[in-house]
Amino acid sequence: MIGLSTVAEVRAAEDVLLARTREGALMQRAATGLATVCLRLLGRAPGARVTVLAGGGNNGGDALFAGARLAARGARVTAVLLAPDRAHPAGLAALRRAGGRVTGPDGPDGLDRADLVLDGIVGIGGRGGLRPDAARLADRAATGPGTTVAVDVPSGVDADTGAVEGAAFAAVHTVTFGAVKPGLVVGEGRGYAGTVHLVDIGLGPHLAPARAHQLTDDDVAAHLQPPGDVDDKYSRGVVGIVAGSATYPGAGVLCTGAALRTRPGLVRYAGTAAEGVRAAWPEAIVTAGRPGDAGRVQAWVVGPGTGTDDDARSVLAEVLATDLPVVVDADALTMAAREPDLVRRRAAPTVLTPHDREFERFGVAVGADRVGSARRLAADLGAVVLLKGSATVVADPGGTAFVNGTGTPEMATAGTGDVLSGILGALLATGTPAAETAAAAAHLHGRAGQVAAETGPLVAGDMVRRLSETVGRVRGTGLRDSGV
Ligand SMILES: NC(=O)C1=CN([C@@H]2O[C@H](COP(=O)(O)OP(=O)(O)OC[C@H]3O[C@@H](n4cnc5c(N)ncnc54)[C@H](OP(=O)(O)O)[C@@H]3O)[C@@H](O)[C@H]2O)[C@@H](O)CC1
Ligand SMILES: [K+]
Repeated sequence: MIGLSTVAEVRAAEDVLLARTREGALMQRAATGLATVCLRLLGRAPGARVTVLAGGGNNGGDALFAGARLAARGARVTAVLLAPDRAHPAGLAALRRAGGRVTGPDGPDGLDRADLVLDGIVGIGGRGGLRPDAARLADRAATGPGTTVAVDVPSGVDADTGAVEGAAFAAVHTVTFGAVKPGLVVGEGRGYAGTVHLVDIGLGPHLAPARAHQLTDDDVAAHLQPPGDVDDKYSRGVVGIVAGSATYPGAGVLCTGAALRTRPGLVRYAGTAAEGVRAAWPEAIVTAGRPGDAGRVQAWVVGPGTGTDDDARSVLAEVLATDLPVVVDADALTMAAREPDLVRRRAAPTVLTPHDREFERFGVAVGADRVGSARRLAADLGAVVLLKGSATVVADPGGTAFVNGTGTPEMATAGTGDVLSGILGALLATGTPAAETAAAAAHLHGRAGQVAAETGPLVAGDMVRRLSETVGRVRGTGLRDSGV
């Protein structure tokens, strides 16, 4: 599990470490790690053109020291000082000693010929959108030829939330120090950070336990263990699915198929899409009756494509009245938003899976702080909230959160949400803790999308078809962890 640490947590750990190390030692560790990544990206330093954008704080100091190291290896380095009178004195002296050139914000910055651009404009000390000089340079870097590398955080991105107010530096790589900050992997910030490289500067032992995490393939593999010798089809948890309708059976077919392919123990289906589901999945136990007619299950999924009429409402109420974990998705979210007490009064785990518009039905817009918003709704309803997005966020009522790192934009197509709820129900039926299980489901879902998109555009059914293979590949960690 990768811990995501807030600026306050990083600052607190830094304070302890700074008091125990010689002055400037941490910045040297940061700059060494940064220069190492840059050298790897450049391939060879001699003759390479590097532009360093340096603000007036320690972030600029990191960038200047790294620029000095690259210049010492033969790179042609130009440092552009955004606040010339406040540039980090030791960093600037090191750069000059190594033969680097120095200019102001309006000087010859070399951005139109650079091989690599280092963004040391502002790091975790940044406030608000970039100022005009910084915004102009960030824009030129984005359209220029150089590989863009952000130092610690892409300037203009809120390190805690990923919010971007106005302009920000669009990085292809971000080299971050001590801990991954949430803003690099969630919200708009994710798109500006690119590939995240974590440099260890010794903060680890001093960091408070993270309250937000990103799962890796190894973490998710633990949720996907193959059955043991003593398991039978009932012993690993049975999931019940209420999805789709007689007129639109598709959601029921996709959701049931995803559950079967995730954990082919036993999947029961109850609802009006029974005929279509039975035809598509003879492996499922299907009834056209109510949830109570389906037989024993250990978790329910309710809502995809069920509609919101009185019958659907009464089925939702029946499922929520059980003492079993329930995934509330799609149409069931619309109904639950009208009657949130149906969720609040539950003792067993409930997982709500809204996208932004469904989230808003609960009374507040998601806004730029996606983790904060998911945490607040989770606390309000006493439920796990899985907020879908390009980086899906999961939050539990106690404030523990997960940010998903898998997936592909190709997944923005009809029916992929039904696949997620089927995966989630199948995993929840095993009885593992709801929030981490929801995060594992989002991770596997994203991997299934990546696998299905390997050969071209995908439809949701492709994800179901490739799901068994995806489970196998995640178990074997045959896929690379994305992002960090
Ligand atoms: N502590 C340590 O030992 C270590 C710290 N480390 C590094 O230090 C970084 C934190 O450094 P920091 O605290 O000096 O703040 P920093 O991010 O440079 O920002 C302040 C500067 O930005 C400016 N500025 C602000 N907002 C702006 C905007 N919107 N648009 C434009 N400019 C803006 C602000 O200007 P001012 O408001 O003062 O006019 C000031 O000049 C951290 O991210 C990591 O890289 C590592 O070396 C590890 C060891
Ligand atoms: K930066």
